[in-house]
Amino acid sequence: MPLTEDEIVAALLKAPGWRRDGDEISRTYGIRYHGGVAMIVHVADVERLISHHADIDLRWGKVRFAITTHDVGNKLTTADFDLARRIDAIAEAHMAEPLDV
Ligand SMILES: C[C@H](O)[C@H](O)[C@H]1CNC2=NC(N)=NC(=O)C2=N1
Repeated sequence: MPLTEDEIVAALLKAPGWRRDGDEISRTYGIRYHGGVAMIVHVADVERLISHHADIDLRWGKVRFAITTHDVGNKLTTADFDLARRIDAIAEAHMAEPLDV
């Protein structure tokens, strides 16, 4: 079920650091390239457990995670914000640095 606009606004308040662009949320972390690879593997393990997957963009020195729910026509759902919270925890464990972008 897609979230309503009010529900999205409330969910964003509980996901500081995540930016919203329409029906997608994203966050970029600074991390060395190989550390980014390790972090992505860790995120992918969790994604497999919860059946929800981010679009991941690894660059030199940074990695960006973008999340939306494809199954409901690329809209934001609670699953997106749940994954965002899990990615934040993994990022912290990998000492990735949240970036303002
Ligand atoms: C069957 C399976 O749960 C789905 O296809 C999942 C897999 N991962 C997914 N990830 C995301 N981000 N959106 C989805 O709609 C989605 N669907």
